[in-house]
Amino acid sequence: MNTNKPQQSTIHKIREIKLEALYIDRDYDVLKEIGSGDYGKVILAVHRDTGSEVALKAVPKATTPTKDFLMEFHYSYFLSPHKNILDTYDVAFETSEHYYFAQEVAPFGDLSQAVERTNGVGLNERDVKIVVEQISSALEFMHDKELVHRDVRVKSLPSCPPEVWEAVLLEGYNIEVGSDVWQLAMMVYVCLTTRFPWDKADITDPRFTDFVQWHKRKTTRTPKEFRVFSARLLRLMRRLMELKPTKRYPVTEVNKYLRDRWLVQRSQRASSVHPQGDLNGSHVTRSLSCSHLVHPHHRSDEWMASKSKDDHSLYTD
Ligand SMILES: Nc1ncnc2c1ncn2[C@@H]1O[C@H](COP(=O)(O)OP(=O)(O)OP(=O)(O)O)[C@@H](O)[C@H]1O
Repeated sequence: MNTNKPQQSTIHKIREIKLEALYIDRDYDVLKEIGSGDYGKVILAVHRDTGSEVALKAVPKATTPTKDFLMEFHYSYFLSPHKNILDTYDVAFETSEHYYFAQEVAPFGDLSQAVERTNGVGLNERDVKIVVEQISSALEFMHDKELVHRDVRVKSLPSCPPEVWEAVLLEGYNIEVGSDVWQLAMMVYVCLTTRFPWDKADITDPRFTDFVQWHKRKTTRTPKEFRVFSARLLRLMRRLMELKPTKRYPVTEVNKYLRDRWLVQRSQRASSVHPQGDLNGSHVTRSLSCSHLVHPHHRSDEWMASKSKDDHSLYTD
């Protein structure tokens, strides 16, 4: 039975909600700010009536159109049933300055903090595989619903795929699933090494050019930055980091490699995903935030431009 169609039409129908006006201090005990992003901040708070601890996502009204806030809330809420995506509760309101919605608290923070705790060593391979499996499953769930995350990253560093850097030059870019796939590969890279392989995925960056030469099989020399990886992980990287976004494998490709060794040398790394020691799946499981998901038919921000970039690709097969 094909249940896809009704579900998809429901998920893309943004709910129209009349936001309740609140004085936040009346209903919540605000504990502390636990994060901030480009668009707003995240507050740890306890709902007085229920005693529940929540993460309140706050965006300033002055810079956020109501429809953008409602769209983010809507998609976060409708993606919540996936076990690897943080629950967004059916709670949204406004104060005089901000729009808010409430989300489950991720108690151990985000992946970048886990990577930072390794002090430059990198996460242990087993943990990276658990995280990657969880994230690829969540991304598959989104991609099936014609949604792209667009911001799968460990740090706010340049994990963008080459078509984005080209787009900056040519001012045209079509957000695609392939962008998430590239970023997933970069996430694996950063988790294992704590750094990026290049400054910019662009032909002006010699380290990226080395990668392109290797990827196009113009040289058999593995790029220096990738030599710590096993042949199997290199094969996976090749597939996820196809230069043409449309040729990239689906995110689920990672599942075929989870039983392989990823690092050339056996990892001596301690688990850092879970600060108390070994990884406890359930905590990381629910750490994918959906704050940057974008429906291809709702392209509203400046990062997205009107026309497809594929036609202008600098890369040939
Ligand atoms: N539900 C949550 N539980 C615990 N911490 C959270 C939660 N949501 C977000 N955070 C923390 O707040 C930070 C900012 O989150 P937010 O979703 O606003 O933006 P972002 O996607 O990380 O960044 P940006 O908006 O700049 O791209 C996160 O990096 C994380 O550390």
